[in-house]
Amino acid sequence: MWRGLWTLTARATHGLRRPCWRQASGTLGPGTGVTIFALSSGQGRCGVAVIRASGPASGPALRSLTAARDLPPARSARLRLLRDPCSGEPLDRALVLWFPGPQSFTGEDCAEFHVHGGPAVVSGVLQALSGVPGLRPAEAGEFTRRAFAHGKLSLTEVEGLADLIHAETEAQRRQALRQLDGELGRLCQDWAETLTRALAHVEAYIDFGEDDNLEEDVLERADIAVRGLEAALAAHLRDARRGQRLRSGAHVVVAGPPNAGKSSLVNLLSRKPVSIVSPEPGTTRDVLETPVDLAGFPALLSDTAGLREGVGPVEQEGVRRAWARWAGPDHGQAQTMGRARPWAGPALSPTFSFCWVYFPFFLNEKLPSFRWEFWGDLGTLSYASAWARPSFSCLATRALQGVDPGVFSCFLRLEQADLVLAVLDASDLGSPSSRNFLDTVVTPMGAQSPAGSGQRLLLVLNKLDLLPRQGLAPYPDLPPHLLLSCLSRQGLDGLLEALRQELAAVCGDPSAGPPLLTRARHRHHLQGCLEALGHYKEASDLALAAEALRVARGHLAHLTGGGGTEEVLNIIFRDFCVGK
Ligand SMILES: Nc1nc2c(c(=O)[nH]1)N(C=O)[C@@H](CNc1ccc(C(=O)N[C@@H](CCC(=O)O)C(=O)O)cc1)CN2
Ligand SMILES: Nc1nc2c(ncn2[C@@H]2O[C@H](COP(=O)(O)OP(=O)(O)OP(=O)(O)O)[C@@H](O)[C@H]2O)c(=O)[nH]1
Repeated sequence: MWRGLWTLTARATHGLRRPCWRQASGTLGPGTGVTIFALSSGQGRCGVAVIRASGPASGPALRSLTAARDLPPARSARLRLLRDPCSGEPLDRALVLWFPGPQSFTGEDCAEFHVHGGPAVVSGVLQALSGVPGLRPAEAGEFTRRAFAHGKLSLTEVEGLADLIHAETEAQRRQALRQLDGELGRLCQDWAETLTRALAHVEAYIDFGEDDNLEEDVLERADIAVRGLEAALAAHLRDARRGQRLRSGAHVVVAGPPNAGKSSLVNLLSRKPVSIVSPEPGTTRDVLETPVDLAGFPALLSDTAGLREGVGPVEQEGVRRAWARWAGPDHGQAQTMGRARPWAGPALSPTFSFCWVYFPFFLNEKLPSFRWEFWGDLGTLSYASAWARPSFSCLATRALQGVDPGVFSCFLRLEQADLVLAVLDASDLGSPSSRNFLDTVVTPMGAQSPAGSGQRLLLVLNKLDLLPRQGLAPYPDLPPHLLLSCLSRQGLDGLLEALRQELAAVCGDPSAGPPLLTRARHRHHLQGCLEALGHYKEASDLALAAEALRVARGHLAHLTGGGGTEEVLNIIFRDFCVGK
């Protein structure tokens, strides 16, 4: 066995351990000795409220408020009378808990006061705590930040915790809990260890290549490890952004000709009157969006303007010309207008690192449209689209003069949709507007392989109640569809089940399979790692190869928070509330 391998492994491992407090960051190190406190349960009147303190003065604060010399036994609830230490005024009979560090949520000494939830009790206890020397109110996310600083949570676990607090649907909760459980972090840790071993082998060869005792195949072993890792990373990146979609909600767009019942369907699915329902065709002039829980999956439901018959050659030509003026034949104009900023290397700006990429293309031969994306804000806006940027949307709309903004927005939404709910009036399939919609949207989309664009389509024939007894008249080339009546709710269960299946395909099953990437930040670092592995393979000498492996490992370390910059942390912790 080659004698230097262990030393080198140790050298290569340096910096990979779980993060314990990084002195360089400076602001929140345990060394500062400040003790924080906050109400950790929600604001407002409630049965029981939990007030937490973390830091070296937690013990003295607990003693002071319970007027006791001794602390309660560790991690065991005790009923105590709380008094204001200054005035001696009784405040509450409360349960108190003592968590001596490092065995606590933050890793520091922690105290908890489980008090009656009346506002006067809560404010009395908070007031009393603020009078204890060494204590100050906590900032948003500061408890979690301290847990991270003490290595209790990795960055991906912190993100999981943030997502858990914000989870609104069952599927989101499952995904967040898995991430909080550390699955993604552990996977990255395994990958980082593989890289460390490969690096150790390459470094061994650099240092002792001539040494007879060095095993011959060290470089080959490094190559095999890198190839395996490449395959694993590529497989994770090929997730069709399912984890990100589940976190932020799938885009479900309801589209169809005027008066088909789109607004009625949106109201039915969102169980609230979001859209105006009216017998007048063309009521919905722009896009209305509402977040909904569709069969346990989060979705952003958009009601779009009806695609009128008028979206014929004239309007299409208007869109085509405007687009040509705006983007230029080679899209160069848009670039110089500063709207397209190609990805500029790995440096992430603290507030907004994004790129807009847009590709003018045609939904089919007739309907112009374009797509853009930005990956931003280190994952907090993981995959946002144009309509999150009103100024841009507005610019684009204005640039496309002569085009009905409602129709334009509808095209945009169709392009952005993960799932299109195409609605037609079952009793009016022969009308020109129905026919036009079938020809321009449904048929081209239905013809795409589901794997092709990633977009899915459900065709809903509404107003089932208006059909004659014998049902739908035979209709040429009608794609697979569901029958529904928004009025009588007949067919609603079938539609919900179909939606559940479609959304499960779009978002994936959060309980099964490997942990999904839930933020653009994860994707960015995995892509960076993969790129560095490519450089390893192309490296002209061993020193460059070793450097590429170090860069690759750096990306994985960043993913779990090792070597994270203060800006990254600020953005992630911004999602937390005070007391968490
Ligand atoms: N009352 C209360 N409820 C709460 C919390 C809390 O801080 N207080 N939590 C706050 O988010 C969550 C639970 N999370 C926690 C995570 C770790 C530890 C803790 O004491 N960890 C120690 C010991 C672990 C063990 O006993 O196995 C450690 O990690 O060393 C406590 C709570 C939700 N419910
Ligand atoms: N009989 C019957 N009428 C329906 C049904 N669903 C919707 N309607 C009626 O159809 C009309 C149009 O409904 P909307 O939901 O406003 O249709 P829309 O597609 O959003 O219309 P625009 O906004 O104009 O594009 C209204 O009078 C609804 O009450 C249904 O299942 N059966």
